[in-house]
Amino acid sequence: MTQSQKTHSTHSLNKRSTHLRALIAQTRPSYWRLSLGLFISLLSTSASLVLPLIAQRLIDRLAHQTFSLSALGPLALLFLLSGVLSMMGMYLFGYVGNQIVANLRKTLWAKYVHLPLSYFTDHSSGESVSRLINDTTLIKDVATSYLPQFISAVVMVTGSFVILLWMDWHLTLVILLAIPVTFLVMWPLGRLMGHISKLTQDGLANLNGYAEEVLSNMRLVKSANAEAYEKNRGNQRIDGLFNLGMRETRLFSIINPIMSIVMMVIIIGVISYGGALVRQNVMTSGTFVAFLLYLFQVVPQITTVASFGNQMQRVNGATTRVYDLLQLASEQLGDRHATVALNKIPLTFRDVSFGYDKRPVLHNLNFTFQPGRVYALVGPSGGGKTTILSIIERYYYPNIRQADKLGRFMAGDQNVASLSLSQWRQQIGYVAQENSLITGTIADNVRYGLSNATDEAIWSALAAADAANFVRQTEHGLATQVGESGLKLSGGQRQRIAIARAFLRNPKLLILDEATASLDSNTEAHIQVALTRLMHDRTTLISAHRLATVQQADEILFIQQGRITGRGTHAQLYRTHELYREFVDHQIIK
Ligand SMILES: Nc1ncnc2c1ncn2[C@@H]1O[C@H](COP(=O)(O)OP(=O)(O)OP(=O)(O)O)[C@@H](O)[C@H]1O
Repeated sequence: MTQSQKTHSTHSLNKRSTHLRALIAQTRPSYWRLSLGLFISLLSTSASLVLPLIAQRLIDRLAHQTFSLSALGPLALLFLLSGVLSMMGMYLFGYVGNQIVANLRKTLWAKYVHLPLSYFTDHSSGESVSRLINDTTLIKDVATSYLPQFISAVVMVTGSFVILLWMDWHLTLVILLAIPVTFLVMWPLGRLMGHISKLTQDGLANLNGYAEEVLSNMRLVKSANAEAYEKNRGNQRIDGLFNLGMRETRLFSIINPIMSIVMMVIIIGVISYGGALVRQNVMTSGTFVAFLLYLFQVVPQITTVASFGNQMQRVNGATTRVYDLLQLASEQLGDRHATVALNKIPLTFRDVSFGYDKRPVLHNLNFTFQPGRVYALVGPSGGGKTTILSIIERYYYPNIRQADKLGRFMAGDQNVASLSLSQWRQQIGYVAQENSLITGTIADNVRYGLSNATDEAIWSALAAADAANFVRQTEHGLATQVGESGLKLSGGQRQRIAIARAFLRNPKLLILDEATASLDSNTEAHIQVALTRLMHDRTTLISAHRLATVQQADEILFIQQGRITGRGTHAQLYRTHELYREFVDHQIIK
C-alpha cells in the first residue's frame, strides 16, 4: 500500500466511524442505560478477573488443609455475582439495541415517505426495503453487541495481563506471543470477510427486489410462460448468495483451526514450563492453576478484540448506505398558508424545459391553462404528456436552462416553487390508467389520506363514481377487503374506486392520465359519465386517447417529442393539424 492509499483508507475509516456515531446519535438512544450497561459489564468482567485469584488461594490452602465446602463459598458467591451482573448488562444493552433499531427505522421510514418521486423511479423497492430491514439490524449489532463485547474484552485482556505479569512475568511472555500471532492471522482474513459481507448484503438486497417484482407480477409470468425463465433467474441469484456463503464458511473453517492450534501451542508451552516451575517449587500449584484459568479466559477475548475490525468492516457498507440515504434532500411540504385556489387562477408554463437525468424531454414549452376549463393533451407515445402532468403535480420542476434561464411553472403570477406543496397536492385529484389500490377495505381506499371522512361522505362519493351499486352487492360493503394492490376487484371497479377517491377529495384541479384507456367500451361509457360529473366546476387536464374525451375538451394540445405542434378545439385541429387528423382517421384516437 502506498502512503497516499494508506492516508486515504485511514481517512475513509474515520469518515465511516463518524457516520456510525452520527447515525447512532440520531436515534437518541438512552445513554444512561447504555452507560449503566457498560459499567455493569465491566463489573462483571472484573468479577471474572478475580475468580482465578480466589481459585489460586483455595488450591494453595488445600495443600496444607483438608477440603471444606465453606472454602468454596467466596468462589460460588463471585460466580453468582458475575452471572447476575452479566444478565443485567445484557438486558440493558438489549433495551438500547432495540431502541436504536426502532428509531433508526422510524427515521429511515420518515425519509422514505418524504423523498421525491424521482428517488423511487431510480431505486428498486427491494433495495429500499433491504436498507430499512437488514442494514439497520447490522448497525444495531455494532452498537449493542460488538462494541460492548470489544470494550469488555479489552478490559479483560489488559486486566489479565497485568495480573499475570505480577504473578510470573516469564510465563506471561509465553502467552503474550499469542497476540501478534492472532492479529497476523485475523487481520487479512478480516478484510476479506468484510468484502464478502458487503457482496452478500448487496446480493440479498438484489434478491429481495427481484423476488418482490416477480411475485407481484405472477399473472404476467404465467401468461408469458416464463416460469422456467424466472426459476433460472431466481436460482442464479440464490446460487450467487450460496457461493458467497461458502466463501465465508471457508474463511471461518480456516480461522477456527488456526486459532485452536495457536491456543494449543500456548497451553502446551504454559503447562510444560509452568509444570517445571511447580516441580522446582518456584511456583505454587495454585498460581499454576490460576495461570491456566486466565489463559482460558483470555484467549477467546483476544479473538474478540482481533475480530472487532472485521465486524466493523461488515457494517461499513450498511452504515455508509444508510447515512447517505439520510443526507438526501426531502420534499419540502412548505408553509401551509402560502397557497392559491387552483380552480380560480391560470396555470402557465413559461419557457419550461425539462429532462430526466438531463436528457431533454420537454423543450421550451409555453402555454396557459385557464381556470375551470377542460384541456386534453394528445400526441404520440413518449411525447411528454405524462411528464407535463408530473410537473403540474410538482413531482418534478423545470431543470434545463434555455439561454441561461430556467423556465418557470406559474400559478397566476407566482412561481409555484414558492407555494406550499402539501396545499398544492391537496387540491389535485389524480386518476390514472392503472389505479393500484392499497391493501385494506374499500372504505380505506376511498378515504385514503383523509382520515376524518364519514361513511356517508364515502357512500356519496361512491355513488357519484357509479360504484355504489357494486359495493352494495359485496358481502361486507365498505368493509370489503380489496386484496393486495386491489387485485380482488376488476379493473373497472378499481377505476371507479379511484374516481370515488377523487370525488371525496373534492379537488380543484383534476388530472386524468388516460383514465379510461384500459377499459371495455361499456364500462368506459359508465365511467365517462362519472368522470364528466367529476370535471364539473374544476380545471381538468387529461392525457387522452379517446375521441369522446378529446371532443369534450375546451382545448387540445398536440404534444410531439416534447414540443407543442398544435392547439385548438377538435374541429380546428382536425382541419389544420395533419398528424392529429391522421390520429383521428386511423382511430389512434378512438
Ligand atoms: N422516470 C423517468 N426516467 C427517465 N426517462 C423517463 C422517465 N419517465 C419518462 N421518461 C421518458 O420521457 C419521455 C416522455 O415520457 P412520457 O411518459 O411523458 O410520455 P407520454 O407522452 O405520456 O407517453 P404515453 O402516451 O406512452 O404515456 C419518454 O421518452 C420516456 O422514455
